[in-house]
Amino acid sequence: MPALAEGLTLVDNPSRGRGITASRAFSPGATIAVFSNPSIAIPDSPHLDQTCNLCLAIDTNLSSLKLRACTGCRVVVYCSPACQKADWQRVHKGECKVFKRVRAEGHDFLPTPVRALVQVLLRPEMQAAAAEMEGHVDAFRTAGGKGKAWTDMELQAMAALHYMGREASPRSLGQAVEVLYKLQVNSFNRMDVDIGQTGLFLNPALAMVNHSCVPNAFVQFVGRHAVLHAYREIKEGEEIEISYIDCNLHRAHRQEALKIRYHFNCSCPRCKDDLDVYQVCQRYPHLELNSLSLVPDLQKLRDPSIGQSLHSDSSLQINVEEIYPGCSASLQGLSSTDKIKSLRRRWRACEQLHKARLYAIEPLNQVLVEVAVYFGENGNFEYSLAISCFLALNSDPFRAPMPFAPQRVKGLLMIGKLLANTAPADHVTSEGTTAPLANKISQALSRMDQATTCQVMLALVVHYGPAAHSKEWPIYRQAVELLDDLESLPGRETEHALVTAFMRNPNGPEERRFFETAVLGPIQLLSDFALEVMASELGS
Ligand SMILES: C[S@@+](CC[C@H](N)C(=O)[O-])C[C@H]1O[C@@H](n2cnc3c(N)ncnc32)[C@H](O)[C@@H]1O
Repeated sequence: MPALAEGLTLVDNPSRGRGITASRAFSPGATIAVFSNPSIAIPDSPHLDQTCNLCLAIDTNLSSLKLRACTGCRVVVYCSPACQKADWQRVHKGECKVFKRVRAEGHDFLPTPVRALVQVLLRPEMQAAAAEMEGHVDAFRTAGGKGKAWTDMELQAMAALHYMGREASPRSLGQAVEVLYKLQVNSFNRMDVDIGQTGLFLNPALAMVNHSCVPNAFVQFVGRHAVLHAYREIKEGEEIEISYIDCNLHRAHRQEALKIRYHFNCSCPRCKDDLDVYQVCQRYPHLELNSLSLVPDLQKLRDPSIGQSLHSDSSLQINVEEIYPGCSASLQGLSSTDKIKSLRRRWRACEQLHKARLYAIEPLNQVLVEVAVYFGENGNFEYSLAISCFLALNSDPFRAPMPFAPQRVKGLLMIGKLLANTAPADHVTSEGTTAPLANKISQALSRMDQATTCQVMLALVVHYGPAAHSKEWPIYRQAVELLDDLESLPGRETEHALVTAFMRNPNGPEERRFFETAVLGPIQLLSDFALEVMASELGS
């Protein structure tokens, strides 16, 4: 059985197998435990050449890492001789030979699950750990005996055995397929803020945490560590639950994703009563924590006064089902012209949701996010800013009711950066002309104290960053740097003192007034332009 950190107890539950309960209380945002020494922590194959194979430091454009390839296989890279040496002893000595065979046959690398399987097969202690893991192998075999999923697993198992130079007997193949399913059920996808999915992480103790679509905890990855954070208060004896998937997807999509990868039917309160994001938000405890956020009006979270409820309107539900597939495909790789064409089509498809003001519901939320990104990428920072402010007020808090939720903190940094990018000299659109609407937003901006609003955004990111992720989080680090720059600007001592006083005592009457004038008012004003931007650029 995996050893657990202090404060955690392993329990057995007849309907969901083993799970972890809290043996003491945890408050919202607290670190429950750090899971180090993973059995497997590897970069995703497409990111092999930009990620240190041991410490998993990523060489994004911002970083100055000097990554050097292993001279044996030339497949993996390291940021230092120390990382290379430690990895050689851990697993790469065996893996290097496998990779040389892969390259000799003209391939660049192994797919990530095949590589993870090779690592398990190379290390006897890992096979012992895998033996104790749930894999639902018999159920998957029965469900997919003749299907594509099972065949894919067999092909992956054959590839691993082939490159390891081992015979693919029925027994070794069966064992390899079993390991692959255990990896599927128990491993995590590591996520990076800039790149998205960056790798695979397996820790047998962390793998004991069960799922809920209304989780009380969430996991973040920092190098070779996984940090389990409390999302809301967890009482002594309560089971700790994380969401294995995006819990804001519609029920049918959540259920399908959980069935395909983890082989169970979720019966959490969100699934049982098919609650939409607004209903989940209303029921969340600690909404009062939002008093230090862009939505301090708690009444808005408890009763969003939206037009219709998705839950009670079957025509809306049918509409969502119809438009979802056409609105959810990735826009990556499309030209700018094709992206905006597709976004226009998607915005039109979402008309019913938009009319009902259900901005937090998919796929409308995603369309708005993509439009904000599109304008940002094309240098139209005023439009991007207006839509980002709109999302921060009308979507993000409902989708993630805690103010330290990582996506909300990331949204604050985005607004802070856009405020910095819309400083007066930059008020020209990407086409080099000043469009009337962009001009209107610029004029509104020129009447604001943009620097102070930006400073509060950054101060909030620094305040919530450690609870959202860690002090190593690139979002947190960027905010610290930008805040340092702003704070060192000459002539801003008064504003700096006001921001500091507010962050120290956010509920003081003077401080509150400052926040309303310097932050809430301007963000609302910018948000008020968002639907006008959508109508003028994407059609009404
Ligand atoms: C990562 S493991 C979690 C630990 C697992 N319970 C065990 O005993 O090894 C994932 C598996 O746990 C079970 N599980 C997790 N959350 C569940 C839930 N909410 N309801 C039912 N089963 C669940 C499913 O069998 C799933 O495939």
